Amino acid sequence: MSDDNPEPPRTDDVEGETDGFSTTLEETAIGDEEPSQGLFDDLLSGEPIFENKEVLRPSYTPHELPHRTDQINKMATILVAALRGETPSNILIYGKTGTGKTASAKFVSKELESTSQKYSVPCDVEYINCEVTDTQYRVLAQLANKFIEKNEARIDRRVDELEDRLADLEEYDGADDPSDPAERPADGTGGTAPTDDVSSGTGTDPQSSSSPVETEGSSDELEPDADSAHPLTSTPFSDREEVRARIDELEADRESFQEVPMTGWPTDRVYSVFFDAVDYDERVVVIMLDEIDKLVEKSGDDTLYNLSRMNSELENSRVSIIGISNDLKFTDFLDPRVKSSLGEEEIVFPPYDANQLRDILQHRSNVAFKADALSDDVIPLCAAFAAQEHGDARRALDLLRTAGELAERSQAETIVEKHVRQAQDKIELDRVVEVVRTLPTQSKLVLFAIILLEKNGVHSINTGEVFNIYKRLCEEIDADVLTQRRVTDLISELDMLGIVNAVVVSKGRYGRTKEISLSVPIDETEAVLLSDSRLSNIDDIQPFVQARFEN
Ligand SMILES: Nc1ncnc2c1ncn2[C@@H]1O[C@H](COP(=O)(O)OP(=O)(O)OP(=O)(O)O)[C@@H](O)[C@H]1O
Repeated sequence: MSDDNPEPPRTDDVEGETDGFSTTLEETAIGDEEPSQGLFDDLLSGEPIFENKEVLRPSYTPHELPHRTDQINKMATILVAALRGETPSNILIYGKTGTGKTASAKFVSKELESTSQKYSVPCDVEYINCEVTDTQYRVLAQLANKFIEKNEARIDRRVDELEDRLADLEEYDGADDPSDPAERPADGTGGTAPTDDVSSGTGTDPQSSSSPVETEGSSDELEPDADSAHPLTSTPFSDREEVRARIDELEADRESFQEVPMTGWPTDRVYSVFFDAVDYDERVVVIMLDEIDKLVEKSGDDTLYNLSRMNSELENSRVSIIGISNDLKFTDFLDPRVKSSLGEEEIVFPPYDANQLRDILQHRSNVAFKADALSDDVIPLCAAFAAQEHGDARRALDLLRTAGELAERSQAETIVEKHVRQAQDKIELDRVVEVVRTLPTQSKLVLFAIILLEKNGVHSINTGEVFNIYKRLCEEIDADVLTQRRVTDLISELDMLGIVNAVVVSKGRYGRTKEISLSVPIDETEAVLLSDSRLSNIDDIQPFVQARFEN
């Protein structure tokens, strides 16, 4: 990029087309004669390391999932039933965070939906993240509205097809003698079921075939058999009046759908709208409930109970559930009936080891980075760090992306080991900052007391010392003072979060005490605490701590 003579913005191609716009551009070009000061030029001049950074982000769904073939095949073996018009067993998927559960389940459902379209087998997959949608009302409302939307789209498609058929009839009648409906070739298809308007009688008997069933839904099923055939051949309609009546019926159905508001209705009404929306059409519905444990934790197992007993009441459709969880114990809280129905099939996603993580990173890095942007030790190191955690692919990918960003920021040409180590520290610090920022005020005060003690050179801090400083901090900001016992509990919680390290040491005949030390970087943690408006009111901390030591 040349930095001496930047080209002015081109105005000629917009001139005369949009007056206001071209004036603005011209004014900018003429009035803003100062050339840019190169703020971005330096940054742009560095050879970019990334080819496509997006593929390293959590939102990206990979097309390939190395080391998950067994799990993916098992899911597919269970779900193939949907393509045969049967109800697949419910599936529970377990595994620790970052083991590819969501990515694999989404991959399989995408394949399922596209295969169902290929063979014109109606099958819908709906994904819900129960961390976000965490009550029965919200889950049912979201599902109801999704299915209403799908039903509306299907109705629109069918109405269009029927109207095309009416137009064909017009043309046919114009060209030939008006056909006597009675003379229309009989094809034996029925004419009463609500979805029969697109049954084509293609000759496939769903029951007799183990290949995908042929049912309604695809637009070409309304195509006449041959150019010369009567447009109503192979349809359940005898004449245009019947076609018109069916269009009216479909439009009335469309009108009758009522979207569920996000709050305010009794739950049984929401359930009944959801039920009707699912049962409107013949199809297999797969409902994927990610983080299903969060739903059970927040609002019990009613939703799962209702979803799992639906099949006995549905007339046209069938529902199957895929639950995804990283908490192996959540089924202990389920009603035994729900537990056995939900866990018909269980698939476990084990943590990745360092070699597997290496493969995963290698696959992604081929697309994410420019050639030669990575030194040889980068991927093994990212994999090793993430394997130490608990075999978390998300962490491994985050490390690689962050290392790349740090290298890019320092205008390095390649990512080297140093960048990975810096990335590891940065991610850890970001985690600490987030945990500390979201602590309750009382825990923040306890942590602040520990920081003040450490900053004043006190090592092997004991609970009594923390409690004394904590009390003074509470007085300073007018907060309630908890008992020493509660403060001891809060210290244990900070220990569990990895913010402090509290070990019980025996003092011989003086009994046992806790020795507390900080496990996180002191300055950054203090800065996060002081960014809390309540704690930032504590002025002039040093003398006040000194005073405590002098007492
Ligand atoms: N085998 C794999 N190949 C490629 N990428 C993978 C693989 N496994 C996981 N990933 C990637 O790792 C990240 C985390 O995966 P995913 O969200 O599927 O994990 P999860 O098991 O559902 O975790 P959580 O329980 O925290 O939701 C995603 O970016 C995903 O694309």
